[in-house]
Amino acid sequence: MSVALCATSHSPLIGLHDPEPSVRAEVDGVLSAARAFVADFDPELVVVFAPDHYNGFLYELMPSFCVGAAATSVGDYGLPTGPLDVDRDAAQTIAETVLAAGVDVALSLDMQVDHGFVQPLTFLFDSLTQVPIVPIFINCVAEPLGPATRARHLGAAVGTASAALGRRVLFVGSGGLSHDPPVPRLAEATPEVALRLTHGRNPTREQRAVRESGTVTAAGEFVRGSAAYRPLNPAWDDLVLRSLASADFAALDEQSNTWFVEEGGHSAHEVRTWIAAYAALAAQGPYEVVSSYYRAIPEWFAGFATTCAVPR
Ligand SMILES: O=C(O)CCc1cccc(O)c1O
Ligand SMILES: [Fe+2]
Repeated sequence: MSVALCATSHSPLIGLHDPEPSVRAEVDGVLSAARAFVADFDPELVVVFAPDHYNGFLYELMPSFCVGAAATSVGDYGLPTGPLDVDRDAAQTIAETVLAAGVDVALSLDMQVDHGFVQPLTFLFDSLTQVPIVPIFINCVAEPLGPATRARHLGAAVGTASAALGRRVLFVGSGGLSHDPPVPRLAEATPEVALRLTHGRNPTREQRAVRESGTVTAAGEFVRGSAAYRPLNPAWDDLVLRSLASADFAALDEQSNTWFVEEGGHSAHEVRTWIAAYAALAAQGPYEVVSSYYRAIPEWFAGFATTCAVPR
């Protein structure tokens, strides 16, 4: 048994609203290196911790955490659509072990996933079905949220459960770091938006196109300095990367939810996926970050980071 980690930001604006070519090329190089790291590790199972953006998880029923025993990509933002190759037995075992450890994960036999799960898979693999996966949803947008420290508990329990599988397991975290893109919030929602956040599964192509072009328009406004969105925060992003690299989880997950929003914007809660993935790795002992990239990329609405880590 052995483990490795790759944690990366995602952004649906990649390819739709790119920064200057030199920056795009720099990130492509980083993602190619991450892909090579993964190919070299040759995982037999990929455990992906990722958020959702009101595509697969809506207020009709919003768990804090959910293990998928089967999952399908909705194909938002032009990403691949269709089933993932979920290892159902591994998902079941992980869910049972994590529940036994006292972390209340939900289980889905028919999970829908969006760019949060799918984009890192496209970064690291040739297809959505190249390697069996266990997708683990972490609610990072739909308030109320539990404390970030629960993500550490989840990750630690998943790490222990994964070790018992006796396979080479890659842990993936997806999201962050600081960013405040236009994801609707229930507290400020019009009745129409509240309805969509509750029952808006499977929008029409037209509805999806309107929403996605709205994200592109908003990113343009953000680049031009719109005050409607919180700024990226490279200093905070650096704190996140340093804390995780040194396994100082408490520096992040003992902070309040308000701290995350004030420092990093509403979607900074996606750092919970990094906390969970790093905690899963830490469950196997001390670790070392072997590559770490960061750049604030306003065109992508993201403090964009990609890191790879292995046991020490
Ligand atoms: O909810 C949506 O459709 C857009 C979400 C979104 C936008 C920009 C950067 C991101 O990382 C992100 O997740
Ligand atoms: Fe996101």
